[in-house]
Amino acid sequence: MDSAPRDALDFPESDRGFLEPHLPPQDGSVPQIDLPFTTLTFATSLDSSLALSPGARTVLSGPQSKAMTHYLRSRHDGIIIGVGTAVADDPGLNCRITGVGGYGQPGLDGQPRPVVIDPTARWEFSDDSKLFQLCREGRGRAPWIITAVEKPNAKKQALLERYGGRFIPVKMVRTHTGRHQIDWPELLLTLKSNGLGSVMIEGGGHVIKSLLSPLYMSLLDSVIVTIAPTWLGEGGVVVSPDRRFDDDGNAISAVRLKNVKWYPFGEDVVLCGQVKLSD
Ligand SMILES: NC(=O)C1=CN([C@@H]2O[C@H](COP(=O)(O)OP(=O)(O)OC[C@H]3O[C@@H](n4cnc5c(N)ncnc54)[C@H](O)[C@@H]3O)[C@@H](O)[C@H]2O)C=CC1
Ligand SMILES: Nc1nc(O)c(N)c(N[C@@H]2O[C@H](COP(=O)(O)O)[C@@H](O)[C@H]2O)n1
Repeated sequence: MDSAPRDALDFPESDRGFLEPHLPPQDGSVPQIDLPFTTLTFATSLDSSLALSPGARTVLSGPQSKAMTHYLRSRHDGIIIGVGTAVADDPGLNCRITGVGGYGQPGLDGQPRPVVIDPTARWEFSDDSKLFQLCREGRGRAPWIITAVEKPNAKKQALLERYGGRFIPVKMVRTHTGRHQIDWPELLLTLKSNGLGSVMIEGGGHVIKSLLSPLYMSLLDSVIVTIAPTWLGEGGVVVSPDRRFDDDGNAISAVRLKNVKWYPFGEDVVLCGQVKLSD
């Protein structure tokens, strides 16, 4: 076994069991459907914020739940984020658990494929972007960028392809409020047909809000949320789906989880559940 880099994380066997019912099956017994197993996972504050502001990389997870997120990454074939997160965080989006490819093992086994939703191809990545540094070091995969632009910038395309990434065109749909958004079923079908049997969606706020809409929430197989014991205060990137109303026009909860389990984890608590439309 190669020696693991200094930023390698340990996630002990004893902490893994509770997650198993909420993860893609390991024995390959994923139902023969065209969609990947899809997990929504993110870390939030007590006031439902993902970050202090849209441009701010904000640490919420404690060390144990951070290692858990990296274990989740090892258990999914892809990680989806929005371009807002790519621009704000310059994330690595690799898996740093000891024993995966690049962290004590040769190759890239256990390394998920980063997938960035960037409808207008506005992300100005370069050789210096963290993702590409990790590719050069053999510790992560190059991203796939999901876009509605037919001919993305040729220089960006060449750079992306040099590292083994690519732009993937996916059509947008117009919502009832007139917004353009990604056609989630088409995106997930496309990812599955390109070999991703499981994906975890990490955020940010816009991505999560659109997935928790009545149209798309049933695409989620599992929801795993880390709740950190902190209030970020006003001005944060808040997770708050659109309101729903009953037939009499009364507001009802937008989404309620079912089959819920709570696990204290260091100073955080991890909530696992499944999505259910509220009655
Ligand atoms: N605490 C956590 O676990 C996480 C925190 N974050 C934080 O969230 C913040 C970024 O969140 P946001 O600004 O909301 O950005 P975002 O990551 O949701 O990206 C927003 C952009 O992505 C595209 N996009 C997203 N959803 C789309 C859809 N359904 N259809 C079409 N295009 C779509 C659009 O171009 C949109 O402007 C950052 O500060 C980041 O640090 C991000 C991920 C996880
Ligand atoms: N699980 C979790 N906890 C936090 O406190 C976070 N801020 C995030 N953010 C997500 O992780 C990405 C950063 O990943 P790398 O460490 O650079 O690989 C960030 O972009 C968010 O998607 N997640």
